[in-house]
Amino acid sequence: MSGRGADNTNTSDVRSDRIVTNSNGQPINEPFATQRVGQHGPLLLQDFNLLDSLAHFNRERVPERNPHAHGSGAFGYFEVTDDITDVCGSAMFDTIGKRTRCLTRFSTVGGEKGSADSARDPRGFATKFYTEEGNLDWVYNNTPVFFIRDPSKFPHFIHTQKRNPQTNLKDANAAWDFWTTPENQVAIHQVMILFSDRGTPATYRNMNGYSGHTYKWSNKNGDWYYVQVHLITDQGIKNLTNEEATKMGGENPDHAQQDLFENIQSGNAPSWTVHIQTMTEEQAQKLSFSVFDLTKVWPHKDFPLRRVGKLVLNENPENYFAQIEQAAFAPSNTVPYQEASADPVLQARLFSYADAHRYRIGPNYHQVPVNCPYASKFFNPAIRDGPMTVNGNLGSEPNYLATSKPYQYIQKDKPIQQHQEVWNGPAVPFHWATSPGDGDFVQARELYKVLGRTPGEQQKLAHNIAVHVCSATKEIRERTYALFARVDEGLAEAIRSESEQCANNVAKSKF
Ligand code: HEM
Repeated sequence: MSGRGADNTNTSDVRSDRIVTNSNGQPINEPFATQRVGQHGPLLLQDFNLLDSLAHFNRERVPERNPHAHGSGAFGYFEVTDDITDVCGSAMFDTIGKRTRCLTRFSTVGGEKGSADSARDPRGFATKFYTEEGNLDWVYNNTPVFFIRDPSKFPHFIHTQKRNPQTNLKDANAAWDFWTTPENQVAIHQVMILFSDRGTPATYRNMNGYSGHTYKWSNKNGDWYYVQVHLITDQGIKNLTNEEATKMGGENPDHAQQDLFENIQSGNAPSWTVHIQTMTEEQAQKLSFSVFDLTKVWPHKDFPLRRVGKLVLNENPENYFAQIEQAAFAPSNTVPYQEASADPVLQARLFSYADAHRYRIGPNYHQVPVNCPYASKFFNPAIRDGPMTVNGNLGSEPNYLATSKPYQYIQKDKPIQQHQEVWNGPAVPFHWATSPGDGDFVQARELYKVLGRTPGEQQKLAHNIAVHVCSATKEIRERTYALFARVDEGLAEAIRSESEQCANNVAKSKF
């Protein structure tokens, strides 16, 4: 087999006779013999096979992702179960029963590549669809909201989840200093989810995926809708308690990788039922919050879930590095009839990911087989050259578009939507801080009530926060109790009582 295809490999230069060669294709007679002066003398610089092996070893790693460094992935398919062509004209939805090949990578956010699967963290849920209209990436999380709604906060926030620049330790002060700073309290809804047991999912199979952002989808008549996507696990939600997660992190830090791989290997393919919520422009204008506010969910009673299809992961990667580490997901990878909304965090992400890939993998990252749009193919004579060009570089094709050669532009035959959002206003610096009043706490309070429907969940939330914040300073602990008092006084008291006791124990154990 050679070339690129649905198996996401490129094996065109691999020998099938298994004769071992150096990187240059020259057969190696004795791989463990080194050229040296006499049997025990110094090595010779002319020993290319040794240098080849050592030098390549030094270059085996690509930089890990910052963030979402640690992850697991698998291939599968998306199958349409319900007709949504009134909402979205993308080819992947055009026929009931149609299947599109996919790759999903699950991840944690703050930890390094070798960190534990059981960390308290949101989980990434990124899916690449190899569609006939180009590759589409849904780069989602397992939570329906996020910590920020202003993208300029992102590097600051992620730094608080990573290591202290001096101690090189994870830093509860940084995390809670950030979240309790008044203008960052927009994070409260996501912080509540993170510190409930949903912050430690039992496995990747036992959690949902959410677009979080509002997207804009349109049908072939040119009508468009705001859309949120939900991937609901068919395995049921299952979480670990704080203590179970801590124990798992010590005993089997790779438990979620193992669970995913072994279930797929034994034929127990996990699946998710994909739903959408839709909203019209008129409905959005009547919302009590901005439709572009990533810290808010759309109430299901007003915007019910509508089933679309199923995502099934039934095929393990053949090679982790080639197919998962080199996988490059980007919200900017989209297809006709699915576009980004004006959500500023999403807009920033449209830049950020492809830029990260150019750094992490190289400017021709889209030529790496797992990232190739093999189902639609690529043709753009002006996107040429650059490091590691391996796709033939379009041969003698002129490297500009002009009139002497015929080109096809199929997009021009599709109707351009006439009805669009209209934006106008002066170019002004706008800092989208906490809403005046209490708007950012409404959904957090509702979530607290929802937790109350299951015995023990509110207590576990208080406990999970207390054992985390108790290693912060007294001043930051007080700020944290005040933050949660805005959600519920009883919650704040429960956190205070356990956290102060824990802080005393920590202080005593130091002497
Ligand atoms: C301004 C906000 C954000 C910025 C600048 C940002 C940036 C990044 C960057 C640079 C990466 C690493 C990409 C790579 O090296 O391959 C990444 C990974 C990721 N991000 Fe974001 N991110 C933001 C918000 C979000 C949000 C809101 C979500 C979910 C709704 C999200 C989901 C993910 C996922 C799932 C990955 C891992 C993708 C993979 O598996 O390769 N991010 N992000």
